[in-house]
Amino acid sequence: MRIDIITIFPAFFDALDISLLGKARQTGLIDLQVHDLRDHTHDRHRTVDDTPYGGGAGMVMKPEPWGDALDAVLPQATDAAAGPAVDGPLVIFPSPAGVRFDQAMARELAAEEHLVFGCGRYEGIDQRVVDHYAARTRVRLVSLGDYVLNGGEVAVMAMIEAVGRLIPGVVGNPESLVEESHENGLLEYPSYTKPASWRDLEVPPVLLSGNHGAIAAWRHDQQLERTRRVRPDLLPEANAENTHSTRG
Ligand SMILES: Nc1nc2cc(Br)ccc2s1
Repeated sequence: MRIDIITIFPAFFDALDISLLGKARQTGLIDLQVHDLRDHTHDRHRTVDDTPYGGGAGMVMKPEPWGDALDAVLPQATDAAAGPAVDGPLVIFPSPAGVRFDQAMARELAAEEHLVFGCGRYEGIDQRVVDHYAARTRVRLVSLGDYVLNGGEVAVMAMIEAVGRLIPGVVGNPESLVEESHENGLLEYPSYTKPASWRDLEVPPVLLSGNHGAIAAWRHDQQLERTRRVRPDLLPEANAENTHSTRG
């Protein structure tokens, strides 16, 4: 998979040189490039923002640098008249106004060949950037949750971690991806390791029994109990009436 990130804070993504994603980059599993938006400015002050039309507080990111930066990472933009290319890269702008990111979307994105992430700052990016590229390729505004960050970088880091670990070969033991929170729609069961007794707290005896059927049943019951208690909205019965897709 190829990933391009456009940001005014490229150093933010130095953390992607370490751990599993760093190894995936070194082995070529992921071709990840970080681009400084300011490299696509042409004034002495490398200006990327300006005051909003219509007034209001804060600044808006100018369209010209974004146009130059996105043109540099996307193949020749097809003619808008041809409509958005369905097989080209997927351009993602993190936004509080976006479709909610979840494990299902992470799986969907992990199947893409080329992702381009545009990190907004200030009050956001001039809307014409989204409109221009939405007429030429697939563009998606994605939110991590109902809260506002100072920019898209944290959201992009989280999405790249959630997506990157699903790419075959990135995580050593793919089995470890199966029984996790949200993989089967439920929260994960509690985990324990040695010692069997710690500060007078014991490991549940069933986990020491060697009875794999009983262990599997206990773990599923724990998933259901935890999901009912913490995230009842995830339970199948909570979504039974929701037969239409909620994806934007
Ligand atoms: N939850 C989110 N907040 C923000 C703020 C900015 Br500014 C850019 C992207 C995002 S995603």
